[in-house]
Amino acid sequence: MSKVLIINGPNLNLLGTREPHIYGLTTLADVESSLRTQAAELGLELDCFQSNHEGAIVDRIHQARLEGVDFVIVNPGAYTHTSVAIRDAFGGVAIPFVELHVSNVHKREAFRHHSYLSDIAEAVMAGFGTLGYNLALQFVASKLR
Ligand SMILES: O=C1C[C@@](O)(C(=O)O)C[C@@H](O)[C@@H]1O
Repeated sequence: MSKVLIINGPNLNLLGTREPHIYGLTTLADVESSLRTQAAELGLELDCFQSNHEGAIVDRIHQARLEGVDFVIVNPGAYTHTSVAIRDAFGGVAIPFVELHVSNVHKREAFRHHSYLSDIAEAVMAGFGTLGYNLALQFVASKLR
């Protein structure tokens, strides 16, 4: 069974209450529960991880290689725009990943337009709301088939 890991970075634990006009009303627990149901239907093993700490995210990416994770879907939050360490972690483990943003970062502030991950990601999603997680999992399933 193929293994998929969902990683959510800083402040994504606040989904549902955080700036709902930008991020919507769906909580992270709702997102993860819907992804678990979808993964079961797709025959995928799924693990979900959230952290507000850059080093913890780097450690989780390293652990993913030891676990034989086949694909990662990552919303790095603000670390998207700052973290060479998370970029290097993905380069180091060579696990393919989708970069995902709930909001359309390209129609927001200029500092959100640059990503340290996009040029090494398999795919990038932005602006699909929390539905993006389900669309990304569908994409990953098609890649792993
Ligand atoms: O925390 C986040 C969330 C985000 O990654 C998104 O999901 O739209 C966009 C980032 O710019 C922001 O810092």
